[in-house]
Amino acid sequence: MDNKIRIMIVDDELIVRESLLTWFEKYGHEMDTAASGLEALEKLEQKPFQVMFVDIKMPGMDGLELLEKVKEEYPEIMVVIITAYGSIESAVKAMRTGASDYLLKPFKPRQLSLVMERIFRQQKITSDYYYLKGHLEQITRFDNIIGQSAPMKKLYSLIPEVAQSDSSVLITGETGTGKELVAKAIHAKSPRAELPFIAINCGALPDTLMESELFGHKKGAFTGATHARKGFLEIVSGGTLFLDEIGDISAKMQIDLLRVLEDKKIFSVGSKTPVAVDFRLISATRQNLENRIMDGVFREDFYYRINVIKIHLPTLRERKDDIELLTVHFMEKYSHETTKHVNRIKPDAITLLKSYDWPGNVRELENAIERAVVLSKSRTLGAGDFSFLQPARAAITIEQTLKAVQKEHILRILDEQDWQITRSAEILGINRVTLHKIIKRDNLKKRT
Ligand SMILES: Nc1ncnc2c1ncn2[C@@H]1O[C@H](COP(=O)(O)OP(=O)(O)OP(=O)(O)O)[C@@H](O)[C@H]1O
Repeated sequence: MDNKIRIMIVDDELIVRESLLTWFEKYGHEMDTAASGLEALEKLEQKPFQVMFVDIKMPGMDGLELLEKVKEEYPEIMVVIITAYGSIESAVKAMRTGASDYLLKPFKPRQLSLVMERIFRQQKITSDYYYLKGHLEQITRFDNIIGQSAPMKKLYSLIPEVAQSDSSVLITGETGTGKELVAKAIHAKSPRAELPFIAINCGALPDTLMESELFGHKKGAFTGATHARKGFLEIVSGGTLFLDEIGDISAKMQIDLLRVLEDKKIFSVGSKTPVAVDFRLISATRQNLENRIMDGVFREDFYYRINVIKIHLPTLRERKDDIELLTVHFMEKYSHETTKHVNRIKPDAITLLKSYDWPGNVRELENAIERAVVLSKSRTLGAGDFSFLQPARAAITIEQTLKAVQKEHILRILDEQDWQITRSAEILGINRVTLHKIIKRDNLKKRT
């Protein structure tokens, strides 16, 4: 018996609990005991067990009832029923309910060894099953991208193809839909995989900083440039450059980058000597760049350069079938990180998660699961663990006036953008001043 496992003994008789405990501890197993069915269920909520020895005759909840509950909530736990000679019918009943084996009282160490040998054999079969299931799960994911809905399957077949070409890629989709994840997957499958992947968030950098970050600068090029610095366009040397929020870059930066894409060389700030550069460009945006071209804030020629291949990522609302798969994935991830073993979810919680409209998409779902796992007092998440989610926004009905729909839409964008006026105005295609006026006129307030 080399395998060390976690075993719980459930028996109302102290002597049985202690004798089994002593016997198992000799083999180094991690043990726990419970004197009643209720105590056993409480302990199961706290940590996982692989095997339980359960006495049939106990006051209150008897062993059969406990067995039924365990099999319903924790089907993977192997339960060995302990029963007295003469009550063989209950042993048969227990086996039908899903017990793995039974032990007749009074038992000898030899019988216990035999039971454990059988348990380990069954466990091997189960772990082979999970290994195969893991293989199957590989089919429902691509690298770290999870999902088996139709648009995701299409994406999985597209990524390797796109990865083989060297054309510029534009990934569009709402915030949190996985644009960066997809960019990384394309890089990882491309011939440039061994070279750097550098991600820059264009929305977070002011223009001058962005220029020196991308192009680098000579010593003394500007106040504070105490030494020369290479830009990311040079550092990426042969790899992939990911420009996130490309819709946010200035007109000047669009011209500069367009020139780089055409000439494949750069001049660092303050330098007159060109440096050859080689990189593959992947950009991403939440915005509608065609609208921004029409508004005259995005260059059409630059747009065609960055948009040779376009990949649009669906919102989570459009692939609700993936919510359960993603939820289980994030529960495993955060259970592992927090070592809390919160690895079950009740159907009412799944229903709730599917009814929510996820304006922040997968990122919001991931954060919600992390929060629920961290705060959970038990191993099972229920609908109550997600009470912090706002109720799904009401769907538009035909009775609503255009004004009401407009108000709801503006509020929604504001909430999604955390009331950042500039960003929200850009998404809405109006200027900041107009948005301020509407907020004041309609008395719009942050929804919590
Ligand atoms: N299909 C997916 N499977 C697993 N995790 C995902 C998936 N999509 C997104 N995520 C996770 O959600 C988070 C947000 O993803 P990512 O940063 O790629 O989104 P994004 O579209 O680039 O967001 P933004 O537009 O706000 O920059 C990350 O933690 C990512 O791992």
